[in-house]
Amino acid sequence: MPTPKLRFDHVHKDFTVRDDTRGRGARTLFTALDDFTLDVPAGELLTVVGPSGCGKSTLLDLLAGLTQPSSGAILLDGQPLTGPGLDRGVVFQQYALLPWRTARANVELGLEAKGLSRARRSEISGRYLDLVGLSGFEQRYPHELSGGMKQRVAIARALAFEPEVLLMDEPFAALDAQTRETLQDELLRIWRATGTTIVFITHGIDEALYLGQRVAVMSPRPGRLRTVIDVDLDRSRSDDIRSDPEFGRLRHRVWTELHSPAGTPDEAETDLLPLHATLEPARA
Ligand SMILES: Nc1ncnc2c1ncn2[C@@H]1O[C@H](COP(=O)(O)OP(=O)(O)OP(=O)(O)O)[C@@H](O)[C@H]1O
Repeated sequence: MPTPKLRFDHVHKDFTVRDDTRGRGARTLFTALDDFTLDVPAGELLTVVGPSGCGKSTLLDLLAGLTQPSSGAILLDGQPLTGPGLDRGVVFQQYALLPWRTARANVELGLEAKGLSRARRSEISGRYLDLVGLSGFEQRYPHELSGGMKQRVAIARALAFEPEVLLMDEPFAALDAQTRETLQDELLRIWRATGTTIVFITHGIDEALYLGQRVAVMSPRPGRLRTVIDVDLDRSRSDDIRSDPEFGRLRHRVWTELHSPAGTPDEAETDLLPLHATLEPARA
């Protein structure tokens, strides 16, 4: 078995939160992510779907290296992640473009960090702006671009420094339906052209199935990986794959997984642990 591009190895994440029900100033541990274990092979487009608060963004923050797991580890090419790095590109729901920089200058941000020459930066930014369909808009500032165009710039920026893994946190959620569908197709085209490993987080079942080779379905409180569904659809068809009966069957399967009870009552109660229960474990 080749080493997976990404390995989530029993990843667990707790946050310390206020809990006034236990008295003024009391603190409690809240489990946002519990025992998340999954391998992502190189070149896969994995989508992660789950209800609000199930830990999707927490998972992505961990992947981006913005936070560390409370226990367990995330491995990239077999090496534990210890912080942010240029081996991962991130696209968030909000475009996070620098308003005083043109589209081109925004795309060149990561390339400057890499220390590339001006000519090389210009060549690469031009290529990726072209890839996302923004040739001719290089000199526009973010306020002169539509929402869909801004998100294209954000995708071009993340791709331009050729990360090994692209992390996308509901990148199309703020867009209108038509722009969203266009960008979904663009993303599939770019993914096929670049072979980048992509982890794409979404609320939408259809989006998860349309984009993903596999769909990881999460359940909330505490956030857990419920199941992983293979999406085995004939993508060479010219008509809309969403009208395929198999797509409908998979949609129903994901829906059922999302709507079934989160676990046994005992499990449901463990999402809020008193802080002392973890920090001061009972002596044997
Ligand atoms: N810094 C933090 N401190 C305390 N609790 C947090 C923190 N970040 C996230 N949480 C909690 O962890 C849980 C998971 O949050 P997260 O943002 O990962 O969910 P999500 O699945 O991305 O939700 P949504 O789909 O609504 O964006 C939530 O209950 C949230 O309140």
